[in-house]
Amino acid sequence: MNAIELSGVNKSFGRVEALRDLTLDVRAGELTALLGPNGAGKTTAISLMLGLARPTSGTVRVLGGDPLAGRVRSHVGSMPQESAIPQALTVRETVGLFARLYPRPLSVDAALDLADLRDVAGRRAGALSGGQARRLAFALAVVGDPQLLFLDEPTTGMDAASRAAFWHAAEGLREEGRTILLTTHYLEEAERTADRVVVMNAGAVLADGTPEGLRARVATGRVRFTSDLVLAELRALPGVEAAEVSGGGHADLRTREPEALVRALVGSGVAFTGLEVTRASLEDAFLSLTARPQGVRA
Ligand SMILES: Nc1ncnc2c1ncn2[C@@H]1O[C@H](COP(=O)(O)OP(=O)(O)OP(=O)(O)O)[C@@H](O)[C@H]1O
Repeated sequence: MNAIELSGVNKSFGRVEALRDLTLDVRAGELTALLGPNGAGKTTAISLMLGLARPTSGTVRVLGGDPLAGRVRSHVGSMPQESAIPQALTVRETVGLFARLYPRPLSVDAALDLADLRDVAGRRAGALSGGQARRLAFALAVVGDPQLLFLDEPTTGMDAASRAAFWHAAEGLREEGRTILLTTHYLEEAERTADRVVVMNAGAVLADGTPEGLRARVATGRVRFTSDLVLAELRALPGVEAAEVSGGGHADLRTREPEALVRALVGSGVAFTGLEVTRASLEDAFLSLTARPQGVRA
């Protein structure tokens, strides 16, 4: 069953086409990570799913209905990228206030625990650090006991411990059968928890699959060295999927088979120094794909 269905969705802001014929299903009970460079259309897609904006054309269905329907909204929680939280109330009061907006909320303490906010429950919201304020936004998203959670860059501004606590909480919510759609620029984190990764670029889906499936499809081997080879010669090496070369002859190559590439380089007799072979992050690999005119299609 799908929790979200976007079909042929276009959204324009004046001359800017933020979404272009976007078709995307989010399966119920899964944690889906939406990735893409700045301006890819992730936040716009979420605002349509929340009913905050209407598509220019196409259809958006959430929990089987219109995102603005009361019965849909009472089952949806959202953590926006920037939230306007009242500054004068304490953390506990703020969570309590939001709880009253929902028919069957969690207890305030349960929401505070999920967001790891017990220690600062008595502090005014306006006095929180950036990372604590993100955690409060998370508590406000979950306090309504939602079936479907939208989290827009939830871990931005959180320190390492808060991030770990956040992912633990998100995993727990997913295990309870909730559907989570989150955007992130930290794919390596999402990869550990996400059931599915959707990569967007220029308002459409560029790639879509399990983290393992996507990793197998992109060039995550990275080979760097310094030589006299020019870009065309570097691109001609076996298995090179993307190549860059800087002024001093520093080559930066992406490949699925770094060993074969290094063997060919050595076998060619070309002089080189500073060889480095590493594994590029999946995020880097996708961001390099999104910079190219042709991409991997799902
Ligand atoms: N209200 C608006 N008015 C005009 N243009 C907009 C508006 N909202 C979004 N856009 C444009 O639509 C495109 C998609 O923006 P969106 O915020 O959805 O991207 P994003 O993938 O969420 O980016 P980021 O990673 O930076 O959050 C961008 O070109 C943006 O400038």
